[in-house]
Amino acid sequence: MRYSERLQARIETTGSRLCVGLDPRPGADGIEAVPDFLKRVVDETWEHAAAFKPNIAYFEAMGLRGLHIMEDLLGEMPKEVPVILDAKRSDIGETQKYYAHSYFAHWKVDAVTLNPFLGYDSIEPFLNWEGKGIYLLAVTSNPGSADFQRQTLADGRSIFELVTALGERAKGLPTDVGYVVGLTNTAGVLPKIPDAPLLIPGLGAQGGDLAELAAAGRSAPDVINVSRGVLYADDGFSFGERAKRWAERIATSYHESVA
Ligand SMILES: O=c1ccn([C@@H]2O[C@H](COP(=O)(O)O)[C@@H](O)[C@H]2O)c(=O)[nH]1
Repeated sequence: MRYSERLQARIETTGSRLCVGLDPRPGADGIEAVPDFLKRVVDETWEHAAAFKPNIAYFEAMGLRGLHIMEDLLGEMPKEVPVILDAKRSDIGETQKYYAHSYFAHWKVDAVTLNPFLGYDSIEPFLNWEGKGIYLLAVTSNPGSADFQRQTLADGRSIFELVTALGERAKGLPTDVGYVVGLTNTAGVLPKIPDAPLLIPGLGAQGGDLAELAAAGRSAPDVINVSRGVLYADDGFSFGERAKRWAERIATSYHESVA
């Protein structure tokens, strides 16, 4: 089964397009409290999750112990829920081969985010993996997406359209190619994005608005990420209740219903 088919099936089973972001910030209890914290988050939220997205930065920040925590977490994830590793890697093709091996063969994640700045040969080592997916950064959720990504070329195209053109070149290969589009920067962007799977961060702490996305009428298995809004909101709700509420909020804006 292709990655996009698996993700679509998960969205249909749960009625949820919520991607739960796993970005642990060790608190007063220190690094040794992180594994239990993440286990509780996963146990309480998985029913409401279309996908999980650990961001490798938060694990690397804890040193070697953090990588062990991530490895254990990945080994214990519910098999029903696709895992997108947010790594945003970019390097020459020879080195990317090793990143692809690390993420897909060793850690066995379903999909990974990549920075496309080094061009097609830098994503090629990721394209021949049956059942896997990559998300290329197209329009990120930060204000700096205006510096390059949303600049316009002399021929009228935006820079992010060069990214989607890169992804389109990979059509028909075993790996599915999708794009990262920040919910905070969708204005004028969505009509120019192909109907490939989108990973959409920016809901919750970053203040993104779902209206434009929902109105775009897309049919791809798009997922909307919430990290702090599930893990660290100061609202008296449990992780599971927060995930359920975000999933329902997304479904309501799409006029879908949560299972
Ligand atoms: O454009 C991007 C790409 C990735 N991210 C990542 O998503 C989460 C967002 O966390 P919140 O706490 O929900 O704001 C985080 O891992 C980012 O590094 C993004 O925000 N924007």
